[in-house]
Amino acid sequence: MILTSLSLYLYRLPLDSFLPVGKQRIDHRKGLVLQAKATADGEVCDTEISNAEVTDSEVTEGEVKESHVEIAPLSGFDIDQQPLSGFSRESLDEVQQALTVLLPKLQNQSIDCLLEQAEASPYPSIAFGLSLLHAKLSGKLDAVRPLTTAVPLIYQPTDAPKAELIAKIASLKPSVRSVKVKVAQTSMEDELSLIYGILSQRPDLKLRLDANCGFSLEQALDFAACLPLDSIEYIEEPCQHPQDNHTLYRAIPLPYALDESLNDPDYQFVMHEGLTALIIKPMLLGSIEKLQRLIDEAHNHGVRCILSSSLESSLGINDLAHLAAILTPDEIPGLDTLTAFSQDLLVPSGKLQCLTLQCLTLNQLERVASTVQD
Ligand SMILES: O=C(O)CCC(=O)c1ccccc1C(=O)O
Ligand SMILES: [Mg+2]
Repeated sequence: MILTSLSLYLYRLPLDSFLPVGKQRIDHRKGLVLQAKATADGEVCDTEISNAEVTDSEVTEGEVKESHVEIAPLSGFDIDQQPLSGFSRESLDEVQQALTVLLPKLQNQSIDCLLEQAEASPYPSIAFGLSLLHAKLSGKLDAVRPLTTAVPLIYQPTDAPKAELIAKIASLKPSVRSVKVKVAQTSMEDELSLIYGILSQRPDLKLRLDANCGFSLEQALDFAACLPLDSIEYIEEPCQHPQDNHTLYRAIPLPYALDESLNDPDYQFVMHEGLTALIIKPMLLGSIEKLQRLIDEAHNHGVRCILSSSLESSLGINDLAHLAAILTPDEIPGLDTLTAFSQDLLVPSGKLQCLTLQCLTLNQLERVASTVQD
């Protein structure tokens, strides 16, 4: 297949309530939508075609396949104008500039160039986006049906009363098996009472706790000692210093998962006692091929892999749900982050408004048009 058109759009979506990014909070999300059109043989393209080989049989001659992907590094500023730290290292501006240079070079090339450029990019968000675009244009995501079950995300936004959290638990469908609860955010007393409160309402639930590296070893030991261990699936990143996770596990057999640790560009999988899961956020890690290698390595050591949201819009979350069905078919991904979004983007998820490309700012080959919503 040959790429006949590539366009880049900028979105900015206000959030109805704050979303947690570790200990920080955001009130809007910004990112890019990359739109690509490809044909089986490039015949409908009005410029000269390079001699790239056409190997794909999914699209018949002359037919145009159009796909969209979200590229949204998790960087920028929180509600207090502090830079988000610990997630994407690249800024949205850097990504936008790199793509503005790259996209004209991909014009009239085989879609396989997307994979080469994905591997070559220093930015994980671009690597993921280009490899996802390749997968979508090749029809690989069409073949799967994602799970409809979710792992609801429970957190105490600074502005929401406890009664709202209790109502959220009460409204969970009986089919929900696990919930994810943010900890190391407020006081240990409050968080333990939230955990026991959830379990008193729904004793059958398993909890995935997430401390976002928020505890010192001493705090983690104190907290873990008070937990109902039989009801805890794992705790994500319990300790400020990841090397303390092993000490914690030896003292109290609470399985743990790694999340932020994987964002280190030098992260290499190493098996440790107590390590039970990797939380895989594709937008922060890179190409699908890289994700697949990490998942294979973890699975070889009996470690679970849970695909998770980097707070993408409905477009990105829908693709992650499909990708999870392919890469981690036995796990329920952590994608319950759309509730706070005021609008959907290209893919409806049930919101009143679903933005189309026409609502966004176009940035194509230095050309800027249209107006931005907000
Ligand atoms: O993992 C999930 O279930 C939802 C996603 C999530 O919690 C998250 C999203 C963006 C940044 C950090 C985190 C986190 O795991 O703390
Ligand atoms: Mg986490």
